Amino acid sequence: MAAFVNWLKDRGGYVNPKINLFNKTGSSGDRGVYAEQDIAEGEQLLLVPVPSTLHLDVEDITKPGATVPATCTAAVSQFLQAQQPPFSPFIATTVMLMAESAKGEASPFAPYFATLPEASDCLLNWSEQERQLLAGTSLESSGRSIQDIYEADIAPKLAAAPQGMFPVGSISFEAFRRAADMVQTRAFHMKADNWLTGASQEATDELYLIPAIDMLNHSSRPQLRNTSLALMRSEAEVTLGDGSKRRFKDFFSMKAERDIPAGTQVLHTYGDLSDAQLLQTYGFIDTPPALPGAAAAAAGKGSKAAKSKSAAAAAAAAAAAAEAAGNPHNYVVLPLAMLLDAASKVAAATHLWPAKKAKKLLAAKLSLLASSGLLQQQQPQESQLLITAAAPLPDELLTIVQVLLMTEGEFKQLQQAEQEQQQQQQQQQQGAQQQQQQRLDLGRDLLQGEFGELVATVLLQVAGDCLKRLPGNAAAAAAAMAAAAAGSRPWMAAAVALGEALLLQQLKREGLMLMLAAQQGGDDDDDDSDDEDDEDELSDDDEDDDSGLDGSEEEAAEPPAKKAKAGKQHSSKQHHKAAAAAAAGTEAGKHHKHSSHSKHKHEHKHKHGDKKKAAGAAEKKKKKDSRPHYGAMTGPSEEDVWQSDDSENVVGYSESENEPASDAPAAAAAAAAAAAGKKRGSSSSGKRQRHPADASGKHTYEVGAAGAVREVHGHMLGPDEADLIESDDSDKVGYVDEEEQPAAAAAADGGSKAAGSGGRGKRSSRGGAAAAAAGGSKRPKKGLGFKG
Ligand SMILES: C[S@@+](CC[C@H](N)C(=O)[O-])C[C@H]1O[C@@H](n2cnc3c(N)ncnc32)[C@H](O)[C@@H]1O
Repeated sequence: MAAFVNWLKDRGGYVNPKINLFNKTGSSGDRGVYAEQDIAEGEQLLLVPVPSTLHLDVEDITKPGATVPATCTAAVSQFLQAQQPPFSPFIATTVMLMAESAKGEASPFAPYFATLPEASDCLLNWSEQERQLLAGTSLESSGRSIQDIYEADIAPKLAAAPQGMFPVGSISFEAFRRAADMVQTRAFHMKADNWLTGASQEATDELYLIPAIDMLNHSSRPQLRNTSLALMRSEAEVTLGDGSKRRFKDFFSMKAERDIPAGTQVLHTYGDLSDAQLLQTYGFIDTPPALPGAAAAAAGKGSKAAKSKSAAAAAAAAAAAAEAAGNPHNYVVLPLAMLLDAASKVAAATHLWPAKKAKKLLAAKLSLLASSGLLQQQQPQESQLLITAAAPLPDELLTIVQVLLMTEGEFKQLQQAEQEQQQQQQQQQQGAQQQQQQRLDLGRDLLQGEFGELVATVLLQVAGDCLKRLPGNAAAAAAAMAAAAAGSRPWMAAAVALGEALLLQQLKREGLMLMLAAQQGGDDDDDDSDDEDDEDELSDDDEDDDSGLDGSEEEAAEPPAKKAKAGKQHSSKQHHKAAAAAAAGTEAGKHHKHSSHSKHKHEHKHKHGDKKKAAGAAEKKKKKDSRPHYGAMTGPSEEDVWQSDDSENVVGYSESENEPASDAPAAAAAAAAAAAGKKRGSSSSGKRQRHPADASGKHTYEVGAAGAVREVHGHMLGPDEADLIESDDSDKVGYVDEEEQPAAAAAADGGSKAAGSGGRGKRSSRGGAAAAAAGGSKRPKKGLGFKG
């Protein structure tokens, strides 16, 4: 410890003497940083000069002739630059670390390497047998093992490395895996941005291994986190823990974000990550779902406390209940294919349209859903939807199911309305700098009577199908968790399965509630003759539509079931009526509208209104809680990191998007950024989060003394087979896309780095990057992460 701290000091760093970086007295017995004396809010905890980090600039490894980065020898740099296609930053950093650490005491980083643990529990280190424990969860393995990848793709390249880059005998799978493990569990991701314009460069994540700061553990609980982190590029005077002042330049700065009493763990956040993401990337879970009995007890206590009207008791009970519910960032990936399967079964069973029309109608629906922002643009059928605790039945999912179940006539009306809407929008937005895609949002007004029942049936079917993928139901997962030693790999695997099972049960409950509401709402249908009229309107529509569906098909589209069953016809008609009205923009259809990230989004006259409000409140809270964090890199699919730039296509997530933290430092950062005339990069884009992992990765961090804003990201970085290995080519992975370079590329502030950042273009997609956004066409059905 002392040798390491001295090393850092000698290199111009600072470690507040009130903290112990290597405390082992944490409840888990693992290492953690602890306060040994009281620390005041705002106090400087750590300062690490950038040259003391292990870091590769993306350009340095992709552009032949680029200057050799300070922490990369010429041999390593040239080797990396010679790779075609280039290595991904993950692999490049791993190779650099492998080469540097192999030098042993000869490396200037030797004191840092001495602080690194031997191994973590992240999935890179799980055996095939252990991986089986995750079958059916989002972490199910479906790819090559890390060893296969290494042997086939990495080892041959390392064997061709220039002499002297690796000491003799230092190249092995074990050495590679250990380096990859360290990069996976400890590296920080930063989004490089254009320092002049503030525009975020989506293509340019950079990885940093930051000595000392990488000793901090993560907490999923905002109330336990007590630090903030910033990268300061400009020179700044810093007040140290003892009140003295020193000037620093180009450094990472960690401060106490609140008072930290002696004996408290100093914690940061790696991002708003699900259990699966935490396990995959870091090898731990810190808010496991409580076993069902405990959850019920907590809920019971909560209601009693609420009745007792004691604010403190109620707050404590609410906290206990929240804890029992587990990680609020958990999510389940729902492949659209499963939804299509369930919808087509329901449609066939109820004869919603003749079988011969099914294919064409479906294609038209998928196309509309894609153009309306609900599915990915390319290969919409490969979209994946997210079910989260905050939104177990997201509006987007509900709209998709409704569209899928519309009869041909209904759909045509909608299609027409959509086209008009989009045209209008285009006209309005012409010349506007940033076009906002409007999402179709059908709300819940149509979900009464038979149509509501059909929608509910599809949701129940899908939830059931997803649950069947898990090794057992929630009870089985809970039993497996109870039987395993807390913190062990079987325990963590069971916790992930339980968390996902609980979410699916929530979806199921939503389906049941929808069913009940539909059955109640279906009875108060109104005037038959009106319905008849509307029905007529729908069936005789349109001579010249471009729906892709011809007129004869429309006639045949009249659901035979409706014709046959006069009694049931009622509610279906009501649905037709509302759809038609909405499509035509009439009064009756005014709740059947578009979502445009606007305040009017949730305008539902509906029994679920309160529930939705509650979900909205939860979402707001989530936003508030998601403070700037420094995530050591994380993650499931490397695609998430490099490719999924089309965040619009994520379904089932909120538009909470990248808000600066509500806390004072971030607000100050925002103000300073504004004062410096700089935008907050992608944080201001107004895009939706594409993925909970991304939620973690989109926090703006800091403002340098001169207002240089950069973002620090904690990204999922989960080698997805080929992606783990290499980055294909620049236009797929998103390194440099010369054509798309912003004009103001050669930014000045921050010196060469700023210019470098500014020079990078926006990434383009890999075989459907849009797909990746919605969960990813590349991402296997259930797999989110390293597939080895
Ligand atoms: C960036 S390092 C943090 C420092 C680490 N504890 C050490 O001793 O080197 C990340 C690793 O710390 C551990 N870790 C971080 N937060 C944790 C938590 N809340 N619970 C358990 N382990 C945690 C995991 O092993 C993870 O892979």
